[in-house]
Amino acid sequence: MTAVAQEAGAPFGAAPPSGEHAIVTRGLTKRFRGGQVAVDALDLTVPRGSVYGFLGPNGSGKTTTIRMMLGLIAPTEGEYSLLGLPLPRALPRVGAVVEGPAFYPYLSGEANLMRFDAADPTSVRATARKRIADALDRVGLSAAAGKRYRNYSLGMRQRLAIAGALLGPRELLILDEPTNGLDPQGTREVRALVKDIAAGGTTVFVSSHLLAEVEQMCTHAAIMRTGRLVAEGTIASLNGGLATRVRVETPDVADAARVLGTLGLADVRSGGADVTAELGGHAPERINAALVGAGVAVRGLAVLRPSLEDVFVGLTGEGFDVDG
Ligand SMILES: Nc1ncnc2c1ncn2[C@@H]1O[C@H](COP(=O)(O)OP(=O)(O)OP(=O)(O)O)[C@@H](O)[C@H]1O
Repeated sequence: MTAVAQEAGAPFGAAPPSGEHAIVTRGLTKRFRGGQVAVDALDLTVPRGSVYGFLGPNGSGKTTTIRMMLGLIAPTEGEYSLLGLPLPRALPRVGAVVEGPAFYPYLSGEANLMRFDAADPTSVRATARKRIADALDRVGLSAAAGKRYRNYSLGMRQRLAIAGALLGPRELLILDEPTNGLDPQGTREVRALVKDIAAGGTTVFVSSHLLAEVEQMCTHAAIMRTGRLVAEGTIASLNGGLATRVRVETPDVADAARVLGTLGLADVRSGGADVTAELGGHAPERINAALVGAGVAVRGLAVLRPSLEDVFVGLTGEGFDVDG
């Protein structure tokens, strides 16, 4: 875990005017020595109150973006604001977990948070115990507060890291791949915690390379590819750009296609053992009744809702390769 600190000499983001946005970046760019452009003219707009999924395959620039937002590395170009403020003023209201947590295995969760809090020059000593108890409660670790860190499960370790980011009142929480490396149980715990924190009014900006995770957990998403923004919006609007389709599995492909056409479904496509078409406003049960009524042997009928993966493939013409 990296404490949020201003890198010496890093330029503070200018602040594009924004009270209603938790994060705004404009033209944010990072070119590393050697010329590699890790983040390329990124324009993000993160509404307050959202759970905003920052989605992209490995190496697409997510961590670099987050590190710039937190002042851990300096942008090459561009500007940004957090909570409508330039960086140093915003930081006390922002919690973050970037990189793996560095906790002492032989200390309890509570003792680790005491040390962590003591390392923050802005924190108020007199309130430390109460703030730590509150943070442990918020992440569901009150009962395990006195247990040694090395005996924590993976999910508990990540929840402790998040508690470390919640030691003061936060309006924005930034999490870099918080479920990475977790087992299924830990993943469920962290996803539930993110939703819970967001329900309390904190905006959560969370990076992930998992499409399904972002679809389940987030209200909004940005999709990155090789340092560039491919799409941004609410999950519904991103998915809404693509049509929901119906697929009929049948040996009577030609007849099924004819019936779908007669019903007025658009973009009817026949395969070897199925027919698909845009569902439009049609009710699947009526489509089924019409097919059966016309003597088509229906082996299966499915409604195919577009996923973020379909959005990514549609926009880039490539598969979403998490190793890429
Ligand atoms: N300090 C650095 N010097 C040079 N190149 C870097 C540096 N840090 C990152 N990169 C490169 O920038 C690109 C983006 O990396 P970044 O870590 O931001 O991606 P990511 O989307 O967070 O992926 P991952 O989840 O794998 O960390 C990669 O090609 C990476 O190799």
